Amino acid sequence: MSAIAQHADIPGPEGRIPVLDLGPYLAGAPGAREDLARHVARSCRDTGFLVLANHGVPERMVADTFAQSARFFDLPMDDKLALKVGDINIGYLPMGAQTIRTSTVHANKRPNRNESFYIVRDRTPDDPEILAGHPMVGLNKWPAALPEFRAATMAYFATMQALAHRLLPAFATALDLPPDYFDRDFTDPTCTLRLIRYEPQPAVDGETFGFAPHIDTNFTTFLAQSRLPGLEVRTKEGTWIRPPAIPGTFVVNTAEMLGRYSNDRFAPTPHRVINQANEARYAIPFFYGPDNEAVIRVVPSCTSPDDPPRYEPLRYIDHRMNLNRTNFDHRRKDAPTG
Ligand SMILES: O=C(O)CCC(=O)C(=O)O
Ligand SMILES: [Fe+2]
Repeated sequence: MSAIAQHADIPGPEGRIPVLDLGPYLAGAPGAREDLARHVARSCRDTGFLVLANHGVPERMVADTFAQSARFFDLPMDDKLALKVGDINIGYLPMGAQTIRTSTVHANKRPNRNESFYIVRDRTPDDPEILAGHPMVGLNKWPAALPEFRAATMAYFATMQALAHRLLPAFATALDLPPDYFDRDFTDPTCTLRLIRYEPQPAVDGETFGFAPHIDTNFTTFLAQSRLPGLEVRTKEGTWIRPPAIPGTFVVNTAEMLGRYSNDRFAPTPHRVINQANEARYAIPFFYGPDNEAVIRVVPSCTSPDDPPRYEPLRYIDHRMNLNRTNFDHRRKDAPTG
């Protein structure tokens, strides 16, 4: 396998974010995992972003999810507010309800200029964790006015979960670990599909963002290419670049838990969104994370007497519960101070 040649129209340093052909890996070709892992390791040590081509996700599924998302956000505000998020992020998050307070690269104070809809694993009311009142598990909220919304988004969710799982051995190999190393922490992975609509923001003032600079807090994130540009990635030198915008590919980025497992070898990269177009921009990020009960520990290949673990073991659910309070304005009354 080799990196696909860089698309001619892409701004930013040539080839900085590689475009990788997943075909041979998914087909189980000899040596393909090691080959993919080498490319993954290189870009995870650099920008933490890569672009995947030939990933096997049907184009139709991506298109349907974008289409249902647009229809959802076009619903009357009362219909959307009827599905408003509660104690956890499931359902509709109105414009202005999320303010990133966790960034180390930007002292942000303003709310993100987007509205969102969160979808999680589709459980039934008799699910054992629902019955047990698990604090971070809940039922999806579905828009009654859109009969195809649930099937389309859940088909996409299942396909993306399978793809994220298929890539675990490539990330393990990239960290010099046995290919099945991460499997035990992803038996019941914590996944979220977030539909996002960004309002147009033709004037850039350096303070207002569709999505302020942040890192993702899960393990890996999969972004189907949005039709409009807007996503920017911060390089180690502090410049902002755009990932190759090749239709039909996925932008994948590493997130905080992969950073912790790898003792910062694959540290998560700040990114932001500014929608300078004159129309709404849509994104459908799929967030893949470990089991709630997984304890994230620095992996053996990423620590040595000279490089001790920088992180204590962390139960993923504890991390999620803490975050759930920090960036969402309606829950901050209970937020820890300091
Ligand atoms: O809209 C995008 O392209 C990226 C969204 C994002 O970074 C996020 O939801 O964490
Ligand atoms: Fe993000």
